[in-house]
Amino acid sequence: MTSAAAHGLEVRRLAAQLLRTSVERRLTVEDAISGNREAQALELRDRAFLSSLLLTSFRHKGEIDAILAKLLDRPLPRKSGPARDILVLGVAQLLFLQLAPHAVIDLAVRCAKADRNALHFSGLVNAVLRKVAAGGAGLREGLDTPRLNTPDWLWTRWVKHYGADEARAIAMAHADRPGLDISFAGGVGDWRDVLGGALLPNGQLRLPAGHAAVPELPGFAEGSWWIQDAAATIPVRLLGEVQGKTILDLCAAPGGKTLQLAASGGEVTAVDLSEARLGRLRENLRRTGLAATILAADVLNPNLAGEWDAVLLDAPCSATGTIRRHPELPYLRDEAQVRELAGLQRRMLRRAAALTKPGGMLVYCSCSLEPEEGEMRIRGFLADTPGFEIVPASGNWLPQGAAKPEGWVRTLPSMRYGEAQGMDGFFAAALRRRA
Ligand SMILES: C[S@@+](CC[C@H](N)C(=O)[O-])C[C@H]1O[C@@H](n2cnc3c(N)ncnc32)[C@H](O)[C@@H]1O
Repeated sequence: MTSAAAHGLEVRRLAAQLLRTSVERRLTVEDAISGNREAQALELRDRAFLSSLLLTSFRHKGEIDAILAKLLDRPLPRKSGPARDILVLGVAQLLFLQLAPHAVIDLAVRCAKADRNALHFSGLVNAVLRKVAAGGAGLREGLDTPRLNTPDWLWTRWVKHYGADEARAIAMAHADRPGLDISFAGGVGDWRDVLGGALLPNGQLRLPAGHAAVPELPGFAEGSWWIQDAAATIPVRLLGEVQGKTILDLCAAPGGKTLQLAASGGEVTAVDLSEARLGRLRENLRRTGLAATILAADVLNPNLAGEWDAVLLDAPCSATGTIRRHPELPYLRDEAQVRELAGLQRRMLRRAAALTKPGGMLVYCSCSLEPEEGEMRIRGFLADTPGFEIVPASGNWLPQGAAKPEGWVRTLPSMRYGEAQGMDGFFAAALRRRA
């Protein structure tokens, strides 16, 4: 075997292993890769390919399962080791990454032969993947792909809360790899000439999917910009003018919103529980030359005291608004987690309110599509907390249809933004504490 083929085999072997680890241990693809020593030892390019194999397999999981069900006489037995994951990865490469069939099938068969349980299924792997290569895109005809690629628990929720048409539009938006949204501390300036991409109504640039690796893009290493989904820029803007004000950024890491606040002239205190994630926030501040005070603390700890002109709470959530970027999430989360997180968000919001000065602003946000983590949170808060009122969101920089009559903002992955299509699903509400 050539050294390129040996590398290719190693990446596929790891992909089959991590596909399973990710679901079994409920780890995002990013965390599964960063927690695996062999994956970390790969060259940057191989690691990027590994990530693409996993993300593509999860993005199209429902339709891949349906295609395999058609081609297999019966489900593979439990003792077939990674054989099924090898097949899933094979279909992903043949139908969605359009890789050369000969190499895909050869490496899949080698991968099966290298495992003592999957070994007995290497002939089956060969036969099934040959059929997939021969059938090509025709195998997808007639499949209801948005429905298949959305697990029941999420489909039912979205139909209930957004209606059948919008649920379908959301699921369709998840089929595409998202672009890269870039924020600039001092405005976009000449960066469009350098980076290309589309100018968004909020002054960001959006590069299409398939751009170069982020560290290799001009201006990244020098700290001229940072990455932030267009929807994620909304909560800070809802705080209004922050120049010279004291801002408490709760649940701040890795710091997209901290950078945005610091770049707008706020005196920011950034709080997060996770030292590891705060390390990324520190690195982001260092790279961009922006300043914030960093505090490693639990938002729920009563020792965190004081009063700030403005408080931002970007609560931990199910993150179902980010499925375009993290297509594995539907298979790692469940309803019980949504309920548990909603309870945590309720307690955090109460703490955040106590830390807001009379007359000050409080913004609550979450990157979730689930109403328990957004609309219901704020309805409950307003009912329990008489000293706060909602400040209705407005501005022509908001995506069309995102500002709701209740005064809050709801974005969906299916929304257009200026000339661009799609954004993360976010909820954000601005509240004022009465003086
Ligand atoms: C949605 S992420 C924050 C994203 C961040 N605001 C940004 O813009 O980059 C939620 C964060 O909440 C933090 N977190 C979770 N529970 C916490 C707690 N009890 N106290 C403080 N931070 C917490 C997590 O470590 C995570 O970094």
